[in-house]
Amino acid sequence: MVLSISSTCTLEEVAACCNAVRFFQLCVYKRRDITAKLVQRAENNGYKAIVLTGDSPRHGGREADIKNKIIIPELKNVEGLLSTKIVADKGSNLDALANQTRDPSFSWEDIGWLKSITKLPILIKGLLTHEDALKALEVGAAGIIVSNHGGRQLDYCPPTISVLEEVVRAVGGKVPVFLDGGVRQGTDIFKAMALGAQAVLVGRPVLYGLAAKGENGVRRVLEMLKEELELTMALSGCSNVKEITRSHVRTKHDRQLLSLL
Ligand SMILES: Cc1cc2nc3c(=O)[nH]c(=O)nc-3n(C[C@H](O)[C@H](O)[C@H](O)COP(=O)(O)O)c2cc1C
Repeated sequence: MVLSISSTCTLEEVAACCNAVRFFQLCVYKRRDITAKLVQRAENNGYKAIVLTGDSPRHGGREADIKNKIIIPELKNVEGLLSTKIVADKGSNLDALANQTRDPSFSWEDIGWLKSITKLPILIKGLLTHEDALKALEVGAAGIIVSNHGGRQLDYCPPTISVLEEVVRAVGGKVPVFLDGGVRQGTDIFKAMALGAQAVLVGRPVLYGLAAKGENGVRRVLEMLKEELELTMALSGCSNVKEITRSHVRTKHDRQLLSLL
């Protein structure tokens, strides 16, 4: 699992009750000392990788949040480190907080700094192009998460499944490529794996499960995805995930090529 920096429990609390493989998602604050402290705490508490969110130099224009005057719960991980009591003049407290605290200037060159403060592998989340994938390799990313932030940052970003193969080809197997965004059924996982993703991540499905039936709802969502993936594999002639290949799916591009034959 990937724990968000904005989680409502501290990373220590989650580590104490969850022995699954855990990664820690990081947005870089203007206060580098606080960012460094969080990375250190993740490392000390057995998190296995840092997932650096690369698509949020600024907070997206979330109109519903502005209209509803969203006020976010306390950010437990930065309690006592960073004041989250920010007055929002345009309605969204989340927007104001993100834009006031996060470092919008953080760029490719700064990944060297992040690497200098941790031994953990760094995965970069939020890439959608082969150019950025090559840059990520250049700066030493240990993995790439093809993501458009669940469509929450910028309208008209492409669906992640449509750009996955471009990234996979650019990476050429040098590091694992993961995908998130719109994974709702086992068939979505199967398609992503056929196009070269090592694994997928889910955001909203577990939140929906949580809202509907609490902890059991989350468990059920994960079980359903697993059952549906197994069924899709069985019906596609795959007895293990290694047998899911590129030839199991046909993209729009494939169809265009076939029509030329
Ligand atoms: C309520 C909510 C909060 C999120 N917060 C973060 C965050 O703090 N950092 C981050 O990198 N992504 C965040 N995301 C995006 C997810 O990590 C993920 O990229 C996205 O939800 C995947 O799409 P899906 O919801 O269709 O599965 C958030 C998504 C949701 C729905």
